[in-house]
Amino acid sequence: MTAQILYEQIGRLAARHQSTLKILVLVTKQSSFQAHRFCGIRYYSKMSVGESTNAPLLLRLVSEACTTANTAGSIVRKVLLSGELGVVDKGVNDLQTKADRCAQYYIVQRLKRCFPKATIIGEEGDDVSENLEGLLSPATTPPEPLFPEILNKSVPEKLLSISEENVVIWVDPLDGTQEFTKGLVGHVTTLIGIAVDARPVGGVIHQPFYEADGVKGRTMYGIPEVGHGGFTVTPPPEGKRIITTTRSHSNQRVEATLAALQPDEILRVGGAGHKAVLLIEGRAHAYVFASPGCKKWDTCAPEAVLVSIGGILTDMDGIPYRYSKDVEHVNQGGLLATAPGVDHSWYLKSIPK
Ligand SMILES: Nc1ncnc2c1ncn2[C@@H]1O[C@H](COP(=O)(O)O)[C@@H](O)[C@H]1OP(=O)(O)O
Ligand SMILES: [Mg+2]
Repeated sequence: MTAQILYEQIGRLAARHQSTLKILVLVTKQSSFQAHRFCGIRYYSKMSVGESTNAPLLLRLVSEACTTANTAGSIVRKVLLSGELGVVDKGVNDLQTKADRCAQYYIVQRLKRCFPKATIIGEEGDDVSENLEGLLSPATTPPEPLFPEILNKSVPEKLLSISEENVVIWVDPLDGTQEFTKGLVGHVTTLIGIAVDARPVGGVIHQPFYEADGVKGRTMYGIPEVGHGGFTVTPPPEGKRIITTTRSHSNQRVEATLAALQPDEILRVGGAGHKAVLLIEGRAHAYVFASPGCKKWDTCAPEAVLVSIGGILTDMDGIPYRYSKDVEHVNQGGLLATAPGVDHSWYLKSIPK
């Protein structure tokens, strides 16, 4: 019996016995599956990659983060479709919706189950607890990893000895919330950044509203010194300077800095994840935001993905951010990120002090 048939049988069995709360663990020669209650609803999954393979921890973390972000994206889409956004203002110009809360709850619960000793820090705090009834289904929680090839990558010696206790996972369940509430859904991303010894070692950027060939959502990952996937790197155009920056959090200093850099074009879009995607796809040379505002969960995943393809992300003085569990959440020094092949130091030199 193949793993897929087994999986389908578990689904049918559990659907017929809605009232029973049983844990079924079926072990085949190839895979282990479990049907269990998760966040109050029944769902089925391959036992977490944390348990089921001998691949290095770094690869298991990134693999699980990809699959988790992909499902979180389907939650974000379903909340939007429901029409009930449940918007809450957390501060000045800082919104939270039901989609942020539900996606964070799903991501944190799932990653905690897979990597119980890791520290997980989510934008929406530790108290988020949501009923995910109706937001998850076997179709949105497929049992196989999204990118099976990740688990077979080779990892440099120094990244083989990572222990789970030293891992900090930074979660932004819905980056670009302002834009989400205004219907600019293309600016939205789900970000999962993985840090060890205060530096990003893996990152996942998921775009819930990207659609190609009938498939909803796009997941991109990057593992510095190991590889990347889910996208094709495109260099930005030569002989031009295109800068991307905030759409909804600008101020005088942000504008003065942009003016000093004399760009040919400024792309004002929402979300740190979305702006990182513009760099990855060669649509902008640099992401410049000369102000505090972005937090560690906004930049950890983008930095890992950018570095994995030769890009750079620092504060406005060229100092890399640190992502240890006790670090201040706000990126006080602003944000300067450059696409692969772009001279980061030129921007540092040209930015007025
Ligand atoms: N002043 C601010 N207050 C709250 N969040 C901010 C602020 N500036 C930036 N951010 C966060 O950084 C991301 C990138 O900024 P921007 O879109 O302005 O370029 C935003 O999507 C937002 O994340 P989030 O949407 O997850 O709250
Ligand atoms: Mg954010």
